[in-house]
Amino acid sequence: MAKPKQQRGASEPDRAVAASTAAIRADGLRVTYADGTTAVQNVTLTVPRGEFFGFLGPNGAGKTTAVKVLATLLEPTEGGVIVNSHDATAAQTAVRETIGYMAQDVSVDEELTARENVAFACEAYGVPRGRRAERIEELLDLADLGDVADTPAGRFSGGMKKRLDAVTALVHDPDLVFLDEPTTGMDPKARNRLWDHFRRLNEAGTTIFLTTQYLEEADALCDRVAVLRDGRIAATGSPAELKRRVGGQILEVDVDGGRETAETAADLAREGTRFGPDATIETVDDTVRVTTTDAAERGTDYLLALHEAGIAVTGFDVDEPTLDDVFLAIADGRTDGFDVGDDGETGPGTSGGTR
Ligand SMILES: Nc1ncnc2c1ncn2[C@@H]1O[C@H](COP(=O)(O)OP(=O)(O)OP(=O)(O)O)[C@@H](O)[C@H]1O
Repeated sequence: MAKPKQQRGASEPDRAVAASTAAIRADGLRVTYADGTTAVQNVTLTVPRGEFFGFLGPNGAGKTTAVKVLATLLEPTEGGVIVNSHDATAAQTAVRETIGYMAQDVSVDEELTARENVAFACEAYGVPRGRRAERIEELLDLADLGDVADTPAGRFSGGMKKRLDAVTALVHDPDLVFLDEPTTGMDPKARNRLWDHFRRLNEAGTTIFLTTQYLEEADALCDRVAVLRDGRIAATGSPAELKRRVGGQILEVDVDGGRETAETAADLAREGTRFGPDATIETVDDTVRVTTTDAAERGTDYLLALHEAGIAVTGFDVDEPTLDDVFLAIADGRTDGFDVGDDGETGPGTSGGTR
């Protein structure tokens, strides 16, 4: 059965509940390495239990550093982290019992079969002997590796090794799993299978904290994302919210009659309040391009107006912005509309209003 998902647009009492059941609460994290490099600064975030959360950012943005702190593998220079109600610095063992961690580099033993790899992880994580056999079969099934359970992992494709690696992080049935760039370097088919695998995990109730540099991946999987830039959270929200904030829809209308007719059609688009004061209207060859928040809704009237003016429309299309556009906006420093609270907080209870 699908787990209940975190509700969007939560009311204040809902937010209080979400905060008390948070899987992760990080407050004012800073990490400065011994050589003086500050990799993470002022990172404050809340991830409710059950959420599929994405941590996006280009190479070197600080994703791995932050995730290591959240997974108790690195102590922050400043700030605190509560994971599954335990303090990540004072109660590392208690935190580790409730989390799984899949590092960027695959850590399966190639000499061992898939089944032996999972069995080894069961021993390492202290899964009770009586439970092991059943757990191993469950996880091999989840990874879609049941048929090759007795094949040495060294003979697997990269995608199969990643799936095996992912389930070895799950032997102790953790509530929360950290996946650090799990699909880097994979072909689309292998990546899609791994995505299915992560979706199944999340639907079974596991909170997932995924770092990725693939916008498409975050878009396909995540309930909510935070975008990291130079160690700081630059934007946060659901992929749909971030795309909406970056600048609306793009309506493209192709007209018959070349550039001159397109200019006349563009003038018609600029008339009165047809597309509102914030619309950008331009022509490219015989195409009129209108960018505004509700271009699709207002476009119908515009097509009628063109028809009445005797301009023949040969085609039209409405494009939504992509997470790529969000990334570009952030890279350009255009983050005003992204609603990150003053303290950098990201989470369902944020006063910055990410929902
Ligand atoms: N052990 C270290 N000592 C000094 N600097 C480090 C160390 N590890 C990482 N850094 C630096 O910290 C910054 C953030 O690195 P980090 O690996 O956290 O980023 P990332 O977003 O995970 O990048 P990638 O996508 O390439 O894995 C980079 O400038 C990196 O060079």
